[in-house]
Amino acid sequence: MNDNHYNHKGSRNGNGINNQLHVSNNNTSPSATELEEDPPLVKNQPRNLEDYFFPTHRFQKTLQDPKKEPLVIVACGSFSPITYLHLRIFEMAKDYIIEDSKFEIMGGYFSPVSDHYKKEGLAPAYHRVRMCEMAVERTSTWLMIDAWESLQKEYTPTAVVLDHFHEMINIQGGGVKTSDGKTRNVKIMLLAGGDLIESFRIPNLWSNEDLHHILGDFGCLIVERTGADVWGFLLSHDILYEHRKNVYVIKQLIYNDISSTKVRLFVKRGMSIKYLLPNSVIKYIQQHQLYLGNTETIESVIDSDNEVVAQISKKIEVLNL
Ligand SMILES: Nc1ncnc2c1ncn2[C@@H]1O[C@H](COP(=O)(O)OP(=O)(O)OP(=O)(O)O)[C@@H](O)[C@H]1O
Ligand SMILES: NC(=O)c1ccc[n+]([C@@H]2O[C@H](COP(=O)(O)O)[C@@H](O)[C@H]2O)c1
Repeated sequence: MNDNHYNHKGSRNGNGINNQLHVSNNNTSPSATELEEDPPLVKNQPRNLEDYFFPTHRFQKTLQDPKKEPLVIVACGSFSPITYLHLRIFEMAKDYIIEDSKFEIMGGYFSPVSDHYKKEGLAPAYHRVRMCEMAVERTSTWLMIDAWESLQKEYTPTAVVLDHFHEMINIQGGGVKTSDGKTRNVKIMLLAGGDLIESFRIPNLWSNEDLHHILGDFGCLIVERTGADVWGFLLSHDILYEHRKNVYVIKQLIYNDISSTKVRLFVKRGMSIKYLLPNSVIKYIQQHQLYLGNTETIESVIDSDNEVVAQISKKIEVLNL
């Protein structure tokens, strides 16, 4: 386990916050075509830890409404590859937060898992990071990719990843400013799909200590997923229920169940993946010949009724349980 676990003080790996490319974020999103015409003001994440910097080019440094709590949303996952579903869950969360009116979003981050997460079908971490960067750089005003987790020398539990965001944003970054010049700490919340939350019940996959830390000290936005009974699970899981005031369940008003596993399968079978993920990512997959020789078992992917069960059993294998 990473020795910085739960440490909210001091610096980690000497990573500084890079404020050079700050672009302010507001809630009126420009149209996709407007964004696509703009040259991306983005410095890509490096491929080694020594050159790592925390991306802040779309981080809103000033809280506009002092009655609201500043919030950063973090999604952890494989993103092999990133799809429109992964991008949509952030937009669903944003709509939910605006409607709920308790928080003001200061930024959103994808944190792709490292290669030490031994899951079938993972492209190398630097490819996954780059595909995530391409997916957002011309399409979003508030989403960023943080490569820190992907660059670690060992598998990093999600609780430690959230500690890293707290460290970068609140400790090293000094939080955000209010209009009267004061500073405020930013709340960090995990954004996850219903399947990820259901994996909490797998013995030894998540430690109770980590779950209390993630749900109690940070908080969680859960996007419901077809086949996953999030409300039922929330009721039945003791730790989730204990922290239910810090757990927000987001309804999918338009069901979207694009899965990376199926995208990998389509690539392997030479089928079209157009309109499932951004063109820039499709081009990247083709250029780097990703997923062509994948050997993952595919029977479970096709059986959509058993999808959640199949994903959970895959996760047990991933962490060698
Ligand atoms: N259909 C979905 N609805 C809601 N959330 C989802 C859905 N698919 C993935 N997610 C969420 O997106 C995050 C990243 O997931 P991940 O990278 O595992 O995507 P995936 O498409 O499920 O991948 P794979 O098929 O490789 O398991 C997780 O929190 C996951 O729960
Ligand atoms: N104990 C833990 O912190 C723990 C356990 C299982 C999965 N996870 C995370 O959940 C995410 C799951 O991603 P996938 O759905 O792609 O497997 C990954 O980011 C992984 O690191 C964390």
